[in-house]
Amino acid sequence: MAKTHRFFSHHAHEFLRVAACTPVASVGDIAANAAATIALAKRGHAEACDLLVFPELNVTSYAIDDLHLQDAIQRATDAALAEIAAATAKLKPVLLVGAALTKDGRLYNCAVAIHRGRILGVVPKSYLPNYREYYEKRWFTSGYDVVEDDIAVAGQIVSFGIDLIFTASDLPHFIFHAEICEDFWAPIPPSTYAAMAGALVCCNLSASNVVIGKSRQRMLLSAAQSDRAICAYVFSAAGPGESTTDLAWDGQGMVHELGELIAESARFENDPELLVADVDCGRVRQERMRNGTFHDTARAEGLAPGSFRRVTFEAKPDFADVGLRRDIRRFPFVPNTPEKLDADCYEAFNIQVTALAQRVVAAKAERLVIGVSGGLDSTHALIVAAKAMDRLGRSRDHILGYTMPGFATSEGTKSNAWALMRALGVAGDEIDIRPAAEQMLADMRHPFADGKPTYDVTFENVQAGLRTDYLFRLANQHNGLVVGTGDLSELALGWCTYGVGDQMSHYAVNAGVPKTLIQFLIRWCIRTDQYDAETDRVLEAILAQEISPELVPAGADGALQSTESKIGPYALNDFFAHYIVRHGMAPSKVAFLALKAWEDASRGRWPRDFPAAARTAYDLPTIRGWLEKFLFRFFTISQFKRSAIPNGPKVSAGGALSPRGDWRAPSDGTAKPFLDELDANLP
Ligand SMILES: Nc1ncnc2c1ncn2[C@@H]1O[C@H](COP(=O)(O)OP(=O)(O)OC[C@H]2O[C@@H]([n+]3cccc(C(=O)O)c3)[C@H](O)[C@@H]2O)[C@@H](O)[C@H]1O
Ligand SMILES: Nc1ncnc2c1ncn2[C@@H]1O[C@H](COP(=O)(O)OP(=O)(O)OP(=O)(O)O)[C@@H](O)[C@H]1O
Ligand SMILES: NC(=O)CC[C@H](N)C(=O)O
Repeated sequence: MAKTHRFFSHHAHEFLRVAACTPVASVGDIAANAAATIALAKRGHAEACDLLVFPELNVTSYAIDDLHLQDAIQRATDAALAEIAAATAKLKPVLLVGAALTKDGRLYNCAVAIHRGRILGVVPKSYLPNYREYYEKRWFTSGYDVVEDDIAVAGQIVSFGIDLIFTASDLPHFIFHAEICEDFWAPIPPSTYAAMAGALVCCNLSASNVVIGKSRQRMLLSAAQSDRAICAYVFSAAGPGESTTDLAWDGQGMVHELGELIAESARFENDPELLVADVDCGRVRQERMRNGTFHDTARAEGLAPGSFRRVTFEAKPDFADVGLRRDIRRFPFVPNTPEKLDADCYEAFNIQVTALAQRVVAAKAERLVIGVSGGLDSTHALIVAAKAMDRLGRSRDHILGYTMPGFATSEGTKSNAWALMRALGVAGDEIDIRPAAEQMLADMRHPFADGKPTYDVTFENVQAGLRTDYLFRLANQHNGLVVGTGDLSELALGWCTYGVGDQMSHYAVNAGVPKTLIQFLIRWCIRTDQYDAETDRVLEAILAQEISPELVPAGADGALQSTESKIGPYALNDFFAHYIVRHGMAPSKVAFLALKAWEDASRGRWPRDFPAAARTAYDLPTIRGWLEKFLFRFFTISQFKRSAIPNGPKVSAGGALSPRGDWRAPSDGTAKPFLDELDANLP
C-alpha cells in the first residue's frame, strides 16, 4: 500500500526515474512514429517516469537514407514534434526524441527535449559516422561546433547546441544531458564534458544496427562512460520496425550508473518496450565529491562551472510513494549471483593470503601465532594463514594455533578448534586462561572472585585481554607474528576489546572483510577444494553454529551469549556501514534502502547457499532501531578503536576502516547529527 510520508518517495532520496524507450518504428511513416512516441510517453507517465529516452531519429525512423533530404519528410517532422508536444502537455516526463532538423540550409541529426508542451531545447549530434555501413555525412551536418545558438522548431524558438544541460528548477538532482549514438563511440564523447559541467544523467539516443558482438560493445561503452564520467547513462537503440534494407536492429536499452548495470531491455522483441529504472543521482553526486580527479580534469579542460547553458524547467514533483524500480541487494558485500560471488571470493581470499605472506617475509617472522576459538573469524584467519604458508613453501607447523578456553567456552567450539588445527596440520596447543583470569579478577577485587555471577565488561575483557597477552608473549618466544582475526563489521561497531584485547595484533588479516562475507569465503574455500576433505568437514560444522563471543556463560536456559541479539544482525550492520562509509548517505536514505532491500523475504535473489531458514525480513521499526544503535556505536563510541588499528589489507571496494586509508574521523566525535537527521526524516 502506498504511504504518504515523504520518506517513502524515491524523489526524497535523490532517485530519478528514467526509461529507455523502444517504440516499434514505421519506416518513414512519421505520423505512425509520432503516435508510437505519444503512446510510450503515456505509459511512461503512468509509471511515474521523469525522463524518457527515445532512439535516434525515431520520429522518421533512422534508416531512411536519402529520404532524410526530402522537404516533405522535414515538414512532417516539424509537424510531428508539435503534435508530440501538444499530446504530452499534461504528462509528467521529459521526452528526448530523435529528429532531423534544418537550420540555415543544413540538416542536423538531433535530440529534442520536450516537456509539458514546451520544446526545452535541441542538441545536435556531434560525430557523424561515415565509415563501413554508415554514410551520415551524405545528409547531415556535424553539430560539434554549434554553441550559443537557437533554432525554430514546432513554432517555438529554442536553445540549440551541444552546450546544453537540462535542469529541473524544483528537483535539484534532475540534471541531464543528451548525445546521439556515434557521439559515445568517439574517443571523447560530448557527455564527458557535460558530466564535468554538472549533468548527473547522460542520455544516448541511438540507432545502432546489430551485428555479432555489437551488444557487448555497447554494454562495455555504456558501463565505461558511466564509470569514467561518474554519471548515470541511459542508452536507447532503435529496434523493431526499422528498415532492414541492408541492416538489422535489436532495440537494446540499458541503464548504467557508476559502471554498474542497473537495467537492460529484452532485445529482438516485436513489441514496444519501456525499460524503467530509478537512478541514484545522490550516489553520483557523492561519488564526484569524493573524487578530486573528476574536478581536476574539468579544470584542466577549462570547464568552469556555468560553461554549459542550463535550460531550466519545472518537474513539479509530488513526492508520492511510487516504489523503487531498482534492485537493492540485501548484502552489499555479497553478490547474489553465483558467478560474481565466486569471482569476489577468489579476489578476497587471494588479497588476504598475498598480504599476509608478504608481511611474514618482510618481518622475517618464522611463525604465525593465532588464537583459535572455533568461531568464524579465527577459522578464516587460520585457513588464510595456512594458504599463506603453502604459498611461501613453508610447512604449516610454522603456524602456532592456540585454543584458550575461558569461563564460557563451549565444548562444541573448542572441539571444532582442535579438529580444525589437526586437519590443517598446524602446531596446536591449549592454554586454559581460567586460572590466570581468576587470579586477575581476585587481584582486582572483582565480585566474580567471591563467587558472584557478575558478568560485566571487566569480566569479559579480562578474558579477551589475557588471550591477547598470551599470544603476544608467545610471538616473542617463537619469533612469530600475531595474526589478528577481527573483521570489518566488528571494527565498524567497536565490537572488540581495545589495546590489550583482540583489537590489537601484528597484522589484522581480516580487517577489510565484513562479517557477512566471511561465511561465504569459507564456503568458497570448501567448494573450490582449497583444503582437504577433513578440513572441509570441520569448516561445515563451524559454519553451522551461531555467532557468539562466548565471554559470558550460557544462561539458565542454556542459551548462548548471542552477539546479534545485542548489537543487531550483521546483515543490517554491514548494509548500514556500506552506505554510510562508502557512499556518505544520510541515515534516512540508508533506512529507505534497507527497507527496499529487506522488507520482503520472498523478493529478489538471495546469495547462493544462504540457508532458507535464515531468510528473514525486516520492517521499518526494526531497521530504524538497529540503525540508531549502529549510528551511536559507529560515530560516538568506536572511532578511537579504529584510529589505532594495526596494519591489514583493504579487501572490498565497498570500503575499509583503516585510519590510514578510506576512513579518517575524530576519536571524540558524536552521532548526534546522524541521529537527528534520522529522527527528522522518518515517519
Ligand atoms: N574516545 C575514547 N578514547 C580513548 N579511550 C576511550 C574512548 N572512549 C572510551 N574509551 C575507553 O575505552 C575503554 C572501553 O573500551 P574496551 O576496553 O574495548 O571495552 P568496551 O568497548 O566497553 O567493551 C568491549 C565490548 O566488545 C565485546 N567484544 C570484545 C571482544 C571480542 C568480541 C567479539 O565478539 O569478537 C566482542 C565485548 O563483549 C564488549 O561488549 C574504557 O576504558 C573507556 O574509558
Ligand atoms: N576460546 C578461545 N580460544 C582461542 N582464542 C580465542 C578464544 N576465544 C576468543 N579467541 C580469540 O579472540 C578473538 C575474538 O574472539 P571472539 O570469539 O570474542 O570473537 P569472534 O569475532 O566471534 O571471533 P571468532 O569468530 O574467531 O570466534 C577470536 O577470533 C580468537 O582469535
Ligand atoms: N547511428 C550511429 O551513430 C551508429 C554508429 C555506431 N558507431 C554504431 O556502431 O552503432
